[in-house]
Amino acid sequence: MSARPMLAVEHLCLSIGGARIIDDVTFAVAPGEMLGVIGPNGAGKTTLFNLISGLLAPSTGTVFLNGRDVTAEPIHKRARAGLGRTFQTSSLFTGLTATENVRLAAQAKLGAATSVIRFPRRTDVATTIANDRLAEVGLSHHAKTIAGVLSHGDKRKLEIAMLLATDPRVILLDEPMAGVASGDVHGLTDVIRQVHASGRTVLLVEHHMEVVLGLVDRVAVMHHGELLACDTPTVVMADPAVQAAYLGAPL
Ligand SMILES: Nc1ncnc2c1ncn2[C@@H]1O[C@H](COP(=O)(O)OP(=O)(O)OP(=O)(O)O)[C@@H](O)[C@H]1O
Repeated sequence: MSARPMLAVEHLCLSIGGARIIDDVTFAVAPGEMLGVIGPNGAGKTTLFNLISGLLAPSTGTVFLNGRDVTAEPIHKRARAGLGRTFQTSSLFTGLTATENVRLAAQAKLGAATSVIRFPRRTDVATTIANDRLAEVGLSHHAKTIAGVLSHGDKRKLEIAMLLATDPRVILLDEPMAGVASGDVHGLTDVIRQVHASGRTVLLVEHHMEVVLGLVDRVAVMHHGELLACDTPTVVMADPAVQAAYLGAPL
């Protein structure tokens, strides 16, 4: 990797009650790269995201963001430094409109009072950001729709719009296709592709193998807390150890 990595983890370990949940994981992600993170259930993918985002502290090892050691920094400091993530479970305000949800995220980033009570002027910076981000994920037509009634696919797009409103440089997407109807997978995949194409660095945990392999530059394969492989989809798919991790099933 020639350029300085945008994100790197070195010898990351997490032990809980004697169990090694994350076991000496090292990899780096280049600026603008999209890295898929795959692995069987319980492999440690979400835990890895929790360590990178600061939700969990590693037992040992280091997390670097754009060359800076952020291992000891809390979530909000890493977020301020440009790290953003979505979760497997929805983080929307289901009683608010799509615009209001994204405005709150934008306001949080801008440091403004997070109030949706006041009526925003058209020139309101947060509203402008909200409109732009909704357009970016293809949800402008749902701007005034209450988030709770959106389809799962559109809820995921809205979560991504909220994330983009905080202007992250590195984005961790944790199973964005979870619960999304098969008819919505294609549209959501396009949104993620667009987010990446705009130059952002993306880490994608996803079980939907077709989606991962069709999107990412490289794939990291987790198994029992270890990093089994980290390479291009073609190389990883041909790796016997990866095949074995999936119980011999073709990927
Ligand atoms: N706080 C915790 N205490 C004990 N064990 C935990 C804790 N958090 C995670 N684990 C265990 O660590 C392992 C990895 O969990 P993790 O959720 O990171 O896996 P995953 O690869 O994201 O799985 P999935 O694909 O099912 O979401 C699992 O065996 C899980 O039970």
